[in-house]
Amino acid sequence: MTLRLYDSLTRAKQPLQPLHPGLVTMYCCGITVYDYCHLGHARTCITWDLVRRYLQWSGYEVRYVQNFTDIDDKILKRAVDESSTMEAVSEKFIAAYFEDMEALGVQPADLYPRATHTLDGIKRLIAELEAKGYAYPSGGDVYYSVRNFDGYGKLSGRRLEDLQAGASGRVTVADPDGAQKQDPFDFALWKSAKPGEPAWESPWGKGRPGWHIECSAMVREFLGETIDLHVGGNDLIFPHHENEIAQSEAVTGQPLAQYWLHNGMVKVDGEKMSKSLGNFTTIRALLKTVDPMAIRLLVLQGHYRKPLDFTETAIAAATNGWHTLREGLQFGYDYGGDFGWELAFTPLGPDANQWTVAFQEAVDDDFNFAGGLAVMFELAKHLRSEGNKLKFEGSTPADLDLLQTQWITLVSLAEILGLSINPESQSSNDNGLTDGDIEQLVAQRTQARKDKNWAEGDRLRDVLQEAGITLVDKPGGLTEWFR
Ligand SMILES: Nc1ncnc2c1ncn2[C@@H]1O[C@H](COP(=O)(O)OP(=O)(O)OP(=O)(O)O)[C@@H](O)[C@H]1O
Ligand SMILES: [Zn+2]
Repeated sequence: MTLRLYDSLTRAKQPLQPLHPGLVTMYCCGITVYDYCHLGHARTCITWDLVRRYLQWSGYEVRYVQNFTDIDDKILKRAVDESSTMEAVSEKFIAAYFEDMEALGVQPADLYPRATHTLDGIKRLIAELEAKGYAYPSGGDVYYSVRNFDGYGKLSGRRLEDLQAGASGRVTVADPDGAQKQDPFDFALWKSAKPGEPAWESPWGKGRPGWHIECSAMVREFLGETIDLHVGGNDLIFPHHENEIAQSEAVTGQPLAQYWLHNGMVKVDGEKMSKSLGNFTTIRALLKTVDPMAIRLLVLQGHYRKPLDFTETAIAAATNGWHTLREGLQFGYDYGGDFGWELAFTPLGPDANQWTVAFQEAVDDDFNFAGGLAVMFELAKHLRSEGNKLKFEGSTPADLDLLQTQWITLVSLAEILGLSINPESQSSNDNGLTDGDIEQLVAQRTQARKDKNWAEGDRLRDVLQEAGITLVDKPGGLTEWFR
């Protein structure tokens, strides 16, 4: 089977052919560390965590680098507001980032370079751009000359002629002193020091790097001149990734990345969730009421390239979905001991059985994780219903070897997606009935009453009552239940 992924540059699905067989190099534009991360950042980080885990499961070694932008106007502003320093603000939010990501089950990158640690590489790149005629100094700043790079606009599909001044907030905000530029779309590679701001020595005078150049420098320093996957949110396509291409490719003459992958935005009422707009919900606030695995599921259930609407309903649906999966995952821990199953096993690989193959077929098509999840839900629902038979009827006619394979498959697939349960704390035997158990018992009781088997109906009511569930029979044979 071949993994095909949608490349934003060629605007088509392409088969994955890494530069070095068996190894995938991957760079993700990380966070500007001036505030707590919100659900939008969670989506981006979880998405690329899933891709990385899936590539590993498919047999690739993955070298994954994600940066921290720790030099930025917004960090400086926060430092001023808090009477703090840029370093202190960055450290605080980098620490918070790691806490949030650990809670969400995002595996750490192999390397987290920071702008402040990459200044030599940044200065080297700017000097090379200048030597090759792509950059010019102006009043202590250094600008990239977009008109000198033929391919400018190839990623975003924007042609320079069509671009109008002020089309992107980030161009004007980042480069306020447009008067010094030869062209309005030239962007700053180096900014001269302003009084009181952190600054570093350079051949162009004291100053600090622009935002775009740090990624070009980090990719080159830590992964090489051409990488396999360059990934990030689709809000970065223009100008950030367009500028990364212009910087890197002008110097190396090589493609910066073999494939450009972009995830869609988390939206609130149709607008991008963002720190700047103030319409955000932080990961830590969300985790007070929502299971981190439900957040992963929220991300998994939609296609990574599509927008994801953040609503109560979406969170509730993801939570329900997680409960179903969790009950399926719990099966072996609840009953495997009785059947003599070995609960510690080596997770299954891609071609192990029909379910892993179906999962792989779905996800190989441009990371269609929702398609892979469908396979898992089928397994989880089946295991849940077998569990109910065991719990309430004492036995199941199902083939136990097959059940074991299905359970191992579900656990293995869940592991690829970073979905895990804590069998101890989630044991439905120890902690009463799960929602699925209750639904099942209520349905059995309804059937018993329809069959006029009152004794069985009463017995089931007692089982539920003992577990602290109250039943309310409504007209028309419906029964509502409350914990
Ligand atoms: N609403 C969102 N949905 C998905 N990804 C997002 C969202 N907002 C930011 N990201 C992604 O998070 C990563 C880090 O973003 P960064 O720290 O630059 O945030 P930002 O876009 O400046 O945030 P904000 O707009 O909230 O200030 C980028 O890859 C970006 O694409
Ligand atoms: Zn970047």
